[in-house]
Amino acid sequence: MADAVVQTLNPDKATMMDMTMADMKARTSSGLVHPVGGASAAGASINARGLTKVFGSGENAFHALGPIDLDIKPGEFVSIIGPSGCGKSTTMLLVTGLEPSSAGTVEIDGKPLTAPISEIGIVFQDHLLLDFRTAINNVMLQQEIRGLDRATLRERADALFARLGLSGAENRYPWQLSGGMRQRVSIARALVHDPSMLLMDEPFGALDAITRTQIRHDLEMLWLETRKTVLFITHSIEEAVGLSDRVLVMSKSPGTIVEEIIIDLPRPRPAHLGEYPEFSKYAERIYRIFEKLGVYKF
Ligand SMILES: Nc1ncnc2c1ncn2[C@@H]1O[C@H](COP(=O)(O)OP(=O)(O)OP(=O)(O)O)[C@@H](O)[C@H]1O
Repeated sequence: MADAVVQTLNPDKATMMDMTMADMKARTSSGLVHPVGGASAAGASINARGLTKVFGSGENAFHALGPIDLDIKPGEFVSIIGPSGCGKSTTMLLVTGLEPSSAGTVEIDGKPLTAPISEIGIVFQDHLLLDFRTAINNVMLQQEIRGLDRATLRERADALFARLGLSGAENRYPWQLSGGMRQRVSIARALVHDPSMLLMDEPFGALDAITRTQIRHDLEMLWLETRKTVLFITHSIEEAVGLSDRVLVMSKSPGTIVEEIIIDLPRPRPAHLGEYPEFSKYAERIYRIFEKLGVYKF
């Protein structure tokens, strides 16, 4: 029943939620005001070699991505930034096994990826919440789909709502929430089942600048607490530098990784990243790469 509901939402993207996973691990209080982690699942490692995607075949073949190599450590926050159409979303689909690669290999926690992985949470630019379910029931969809313990998931959902500033909004419908609140609900839905990886595809792309800055900070704080492995796709240099341990810069289509930038800035990072002189240096470096690649023509 729940599966059918999700499938009507968006056949491609809903498939990513439509997965089963092992029971959540027992957890204890982390001692934080609104603990969401406890003894939660650790972040997974992601290793890819020669990952390539060609859509179609013969005369209609379109080389969309790669080859690329990726080495993401457990608990690392890595962003991929690149021009529109270079293959960022495709990369995300390939490393989760939701889209088969044309060549190359992916290992999650050292194990070859042979089928879509279930221990993930995904947040898209479009919140993909079901309009006829309340905020809390959108999050609890994970419990229904995955057949997890209801009381445990509800406890986790409540903790996530508190951490994400959503307390009091549990029984509101998506259309009664602001855009920022809807994305916060999407983040809660992506984390409530305690996945080892959080994949975010332009999650704040449709939000205003003020909301983006706040939600960036809230995500960073949540990540510092839970240490999930995060693969974050963005067009925003500020967001990539503001959130990441490492930024991978992609070329124009077919995308390859042309540069890796380690972001050595203290955390948590401030609202105004310009406080750090190093921020401008990182940002300038990315602008220069895009200029060199012909992405920007000023
Ligand atoms: N199912 C598909 N069939 C054919 N081509 C596809 C398919 N999915 C994506 N593509 C093409 O592959 C290329 C990479 O797409 P992808 O969505 O990964 O890019 P992106 O970098 O995420 O773009 P954007 O930043 O605009 O979201 C694009 O040219 C796109 O049109």
